Amino acid sequence: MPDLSPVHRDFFAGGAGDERTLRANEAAFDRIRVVPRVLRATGDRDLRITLFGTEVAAPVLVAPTAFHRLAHPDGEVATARGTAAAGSLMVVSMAATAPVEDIAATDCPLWFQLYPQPDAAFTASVVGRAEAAGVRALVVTVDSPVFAHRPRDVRNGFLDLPAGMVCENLRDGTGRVRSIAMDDRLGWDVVDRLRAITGLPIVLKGILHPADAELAVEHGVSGLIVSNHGGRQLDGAIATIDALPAVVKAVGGRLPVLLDGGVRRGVDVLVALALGATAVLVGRPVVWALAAGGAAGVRDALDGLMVGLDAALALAGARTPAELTADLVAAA
Ligand SMILES: Cc1cc2nc3c(=O)[nH]c(=O)nc-3n(C[C@H](O)[C@H](O)[C@H](O)COP(=O)(O)O)c2cc1C
Ligand SMILES: CCCCC(=O)C(=O)O
Repeated sequence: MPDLSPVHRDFFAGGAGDERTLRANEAAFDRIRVVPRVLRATGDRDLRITLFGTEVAAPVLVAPTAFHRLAHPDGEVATARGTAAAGSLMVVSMAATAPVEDIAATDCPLWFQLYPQPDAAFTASVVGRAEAAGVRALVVTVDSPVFAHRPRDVRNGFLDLPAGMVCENLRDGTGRVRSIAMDDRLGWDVVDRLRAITGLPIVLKGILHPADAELAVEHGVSGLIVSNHGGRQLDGAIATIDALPAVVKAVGGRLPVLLDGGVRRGVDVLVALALGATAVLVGRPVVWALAAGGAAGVRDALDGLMVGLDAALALAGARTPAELTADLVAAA
């Protein structure tokens, strides 16, 4: 991978604490097997789904990840080009190193990820800017009241972006770049406050407990992402594919439930969908693809997952994501 320093590679790859949850996300997929159906004439397969009015080629989206210019000089703009070429949708991190307007200029469908800031006026200005750029949903990350201990970054002394690289969407009115604050005073009222300042669909990212899924429905959000932040926040948190069934049950079809964490192959997508997810998002695989091959790399990585999902659907006897049901999976 050209230009990816060991320190930055560790930032992308690493997790919190002893990285048990990081490992658990992938390991949990490895404990689930498919029980395929046969002779179901699956020739007319169609992977497309529609989320909040946006059609995507397949239920495989790009998770919000920080600092893409550490992986590639064109950063998030290249990621968006590759995502658009694959027919998918990108969630732009609040910690993006390119302006949301430049990312939107690629015509890639975008959602914007937000860490609500203690300064409500500043939060509103960031949301307004993203909305003006044309993002189609707001993804509010709720699993990060504090920033977790990440031993690799501490060991490497990774604290700051290199000179000339900043979180471009955190400039305030004076052009000064603010740093992202984690806020351990956030409560459910933040959803109501965001609702008051934007008409965008609000998606909560980082739900693991079914009681929180129920509260999210009561607070009128438009969707949920079952996520443990790729094992980067609470080390020891449940693997996402293990958390999914209870969340899906609590939601009871009232909202789309998405999942991220450890999705590495088409059949992982199939398993998540069979257990009730509407779509999945991928984090690190997109970063590695960006580092290795820029926009074309991102396109190829997403295409690879979609081709793998298409083959898995055929081999499991399904034609569409909607046909995937829980009877198609079993414990390994
Ligand atoms: C390098 C990196 C940076 C991330 N930055 C953010 C972020 O800025 N905001 C956020 O909500 N999640 C962030 N995440 C979490 C991802 O959105 C996602 O939950 C996770 O990467 C999914 O797991 P996976 O990497 O196993 O696919 C980040 C993850 C990684 C690996
Ligand atoms: C302040 C940047 C936060 C990025 C992030 O969420 C992560 O590295 O997981």
